[in-house]
Amino acid sequence: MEVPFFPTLFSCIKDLVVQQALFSTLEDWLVKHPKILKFSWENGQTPASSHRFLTLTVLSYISFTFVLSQLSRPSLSRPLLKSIAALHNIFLLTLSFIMALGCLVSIFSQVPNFNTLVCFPRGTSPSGPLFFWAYIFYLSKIVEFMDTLLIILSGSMKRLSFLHVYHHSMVVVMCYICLDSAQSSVPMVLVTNCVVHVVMYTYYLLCTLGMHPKWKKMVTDFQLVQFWLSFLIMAMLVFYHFTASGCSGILSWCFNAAFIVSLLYLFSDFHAKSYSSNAKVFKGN
Ligand SMILES: CC(C)(COP(=O)(O)OP(=O)(O)OC[C@H]1O[C@@H](n2cnc3c(N)ncnc32)[C@H](O)[C@@H]1OP(=O)(O)O)[C@@H](O)C(=O)NCCC(=O)NCCSC(=O)CC(=O)O
Repeated sequence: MEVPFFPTLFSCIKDLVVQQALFSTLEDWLVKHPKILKFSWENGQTPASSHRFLTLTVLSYISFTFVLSQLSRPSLSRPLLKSIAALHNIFLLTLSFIMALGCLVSIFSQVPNFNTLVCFPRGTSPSGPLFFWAYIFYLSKIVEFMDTLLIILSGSMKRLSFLHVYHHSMVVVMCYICLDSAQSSVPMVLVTNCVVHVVMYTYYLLCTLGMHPKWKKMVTDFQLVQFWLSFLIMAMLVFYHFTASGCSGILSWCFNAAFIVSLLYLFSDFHAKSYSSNAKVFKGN
């Protein structure tokens, strides 16, 4: 049984994309490179793949964040802090772009149809190009811890919110679980999040350069759309799971679904507090 519309749309886009001359060049670089093609996530063998690594990383992040936020901060000069932030933002926006492109090219090169994209067959192993990009995505979430350090060093402690620390710590856990269970929704969630992060890190970069873009609200709107889209993808996964012969990683689906719902709640709250007319009146006073 199929969800109408999406499979046809996927085939049309795929047919169009693979005909482009640029596609085979990108495929050679981002899919067929031996390191990418032969990638395999092996728990405890692949760097950063053990449960112990995950636990220590997340606990260290939370502890350091708590301790550093309580200590008197080292006084970094503002230009130095801005330079570090600019480099960090350029790095993450470039990496997010490459990950989105790598994963999209892998989808069109390796995934035969929409059903498989949303629902990997049961027993799929986390190997090959799609999981290579999921692995880089997981590592990039650890690099994103630097956002927290930048907030602490800048001394704007009100930005060190529950939303920020919760998001940064749990997203690493989510990526780990997705890799370890070869979760079906990985490619689409990855592409969506990387596209949003290209926009978000461009916003942060412009802030660092002293331009505070007027489109901040659009970035938050875009993030909210992303969570609704992720929710739709998760719903399709369940649909295919129960109407076909089952999807890979269905157990870890519960964790992802709960995490996405919590982010929807927290970001809607952030949106209401930052952009509602009451918030504007409050800021204006
Ligand atoms: C528009 C947002 C992206 C960011 O909202 P904020 O209120 O944090 O933004 P802001 O306008 O205060 O940010 C501008 C300030 O950030 C500084 N800044 C620059 N680079 C930064 C970086 N990489 N991380 C954190 N802060 C940074 C700038 O120098 C500037 O400081 P100055 O003003 O001093 O010049 C929003 O939608 C949002 O996500 N809010 C939640 C808070 C959060 O932590 N979000 C990021 C991770 S969540 C995420 O990533 C979700 C997802 O997956 O999509």
